Amino acid sequence: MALGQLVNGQWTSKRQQDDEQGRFLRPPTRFRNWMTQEGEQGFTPEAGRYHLYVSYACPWAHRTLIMRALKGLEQAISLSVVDPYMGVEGWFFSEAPGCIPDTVNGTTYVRDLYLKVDPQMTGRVTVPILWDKQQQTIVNNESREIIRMLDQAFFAEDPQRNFCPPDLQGRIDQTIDAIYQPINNGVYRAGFATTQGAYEDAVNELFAALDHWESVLQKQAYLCGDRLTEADICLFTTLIRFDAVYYGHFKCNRRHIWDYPHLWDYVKRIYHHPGISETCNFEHIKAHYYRSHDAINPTGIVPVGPELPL
Ligand SMILES: N[C@@H](CCC(=O)N[C@@H](CS)C(=O)NCC(=O)O)C(=O)O
Repeated sequence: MALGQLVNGQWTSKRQQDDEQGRFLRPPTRFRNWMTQEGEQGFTPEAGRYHLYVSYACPWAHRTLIMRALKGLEQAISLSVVDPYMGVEGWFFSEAPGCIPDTVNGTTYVRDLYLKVDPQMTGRVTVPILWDKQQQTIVNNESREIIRMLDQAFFAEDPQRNFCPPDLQGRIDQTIDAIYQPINNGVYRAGFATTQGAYEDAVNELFAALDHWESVLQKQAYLCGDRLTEADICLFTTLIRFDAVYYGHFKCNRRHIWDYPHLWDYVKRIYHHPGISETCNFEHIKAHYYRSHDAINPTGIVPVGPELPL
């Protein structure tokens, strides 16, 4: 598996990512500062101050792209998009179609951003990254927290642009918790399992959770009721990749999402919400998964289909 990491500031191109039972392990992310109006931690919302480093392939980074679009922050928060291929050197910037180089720090490898902040860093080099151009540091690299802080820090008083209204926050947080392990991380637990048992456990939990949310969406348009919230952003970025990559590449193939009438209507509803389809890049999604995980797909051949009935 071409998954490396930093160890005491040195890049190593291999890492262990399963436990003794063959279960996929996902270590927590490291940079967890908060941007707030009061700026308790030195990060206040300001147009032009922050930069997002993302991959179009990555479901976690995709959450932040969607929030940036829904809030209308494209001019206020600048963007870099990595090459979809993550090889032995980890994420890097290139001139490939759809990519945007690092215009802020001029790096070639994403790991150099982490090393700029901590030259002795040990840990994974992940996207998304919310970067502060003023303090030249990483504010946060946890998608769920980045979308919450952008949501609260910019235009929160506009009900049309608030995706975590105070009366729904408890429910939104519970929902994001509930979908994380079986669905968002579940597809990875299935795909990166190295034993039959670990794989089957992950797939069984995944489809039990999908069945549950299918029944919820029979009664309401969105996970927390009748309006689009952060919880929907968190689920959508996994579901939009499901039939294109998780079904085949990660062997999550009990059913397609398009076989679930309510889940598929829900995916289409969100996909066609203004601003969202532009954040979905299936070329990068398919190229990343099928080319980067050489233990799962050693030939690196990227399938032609499917044609998604979106
Ligand atoms: N918990 C993080 C996960 C981020 C993450 O794992 N991103 C993947 C891309 S899909 C990554 O950069 N992986 C590189 C690696 O694990 O080395 C979040 O939600 O932001």
